[in-house]
Amino acid sequence: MNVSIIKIGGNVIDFPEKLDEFLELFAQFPGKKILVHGGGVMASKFGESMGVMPQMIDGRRITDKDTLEIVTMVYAGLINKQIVAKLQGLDQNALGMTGADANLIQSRKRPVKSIDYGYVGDIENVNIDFLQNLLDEDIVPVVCAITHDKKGQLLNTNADSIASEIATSLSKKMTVNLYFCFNKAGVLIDEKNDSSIIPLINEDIYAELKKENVIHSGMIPKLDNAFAALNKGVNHVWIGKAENLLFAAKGKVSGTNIETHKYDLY
Ligand SMILES: Nc1ncnc2c1ncn2[C@@H]1O[C@H](COP(=O)(O)OP(=O)(O)O)[C@@H](O)[C@H]1O
Ligand SMILES: CC(=O)N[C@@H](CCC(=O)OP(=O)(O)O)C(=O)O
Repeated sequence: MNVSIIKIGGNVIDFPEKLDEFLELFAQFPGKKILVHGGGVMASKFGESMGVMPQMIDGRRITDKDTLEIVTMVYAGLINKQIVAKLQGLDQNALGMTGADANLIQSRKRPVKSIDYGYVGDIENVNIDFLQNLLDEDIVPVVCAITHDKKGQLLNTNADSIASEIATSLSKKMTVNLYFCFNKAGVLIDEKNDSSIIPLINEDIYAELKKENVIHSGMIPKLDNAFAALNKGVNHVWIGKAENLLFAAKGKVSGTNIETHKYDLY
């Protein structure tokens, strides 16, 4: 079996027209598929409106008790259910879930080292049998960025990590392609210039560009997760603009392809 894991980020979700356009492309995407969504932008806005200021370190949110309540309401509630309803409107039999539902994603509260991330979960297990059953039934799983520790505690987990761990876990049983869709054309040399795409990136180039601060903030978890997935058996990983998703599916040049072998950038 082949399956595509498609992740959509908060900068697209936050614009209703862009989200609708993306969901139409997602609906046309061929084959078995799973949608993983973030929603960080909306969570930050909701938090701010309630006097809870967002705090991010390297693209990951410090999650205190109040923040956990906000992200749960925003990711598992509003965004997840809106996406499911829209997909149902596009004849996709979508089923929205957190990691707690059907014990889909079990995680462990991140241990405190130099930084205390609070209620942030690092993924320990994905219920791939359940996902496979859903895929067999032609259901389209829609997974948000909330996981649980199987002791009654919800945890906030970066959506890029969720997509990568689902992809990695399923790759033990099937061929998996992973697509990170966001609001820019790919990994860029100049973040403000969509035509400065790096078409191929490996870990050496990533390390160099991170050191030079060309790659920073939310692109760090995306690339960490992209390399982790490839190194653990995922067939192909792509990062690019949401509107280019179908080009990527057809193998046409667009966005950034992730690879593990070495080559020179210059
Ligand atoms: N080299 C880079 N190329 C593209 N984006 C970058 C780069 N370095 C940092 N970024 C930032 O990373 C962001 C993507 O991360 P994030 O906001 O977490 O994505 P998502 O929309 O998927 O949630 C971009 O919007 C951009 O601001
Ligand atoms: C721990 C952590 O950072 N969780 C993320 C989960 C949402 C997310 O990843 O959203 P985007 O894909 O829109 O960035 C957060 O709360 O921002």
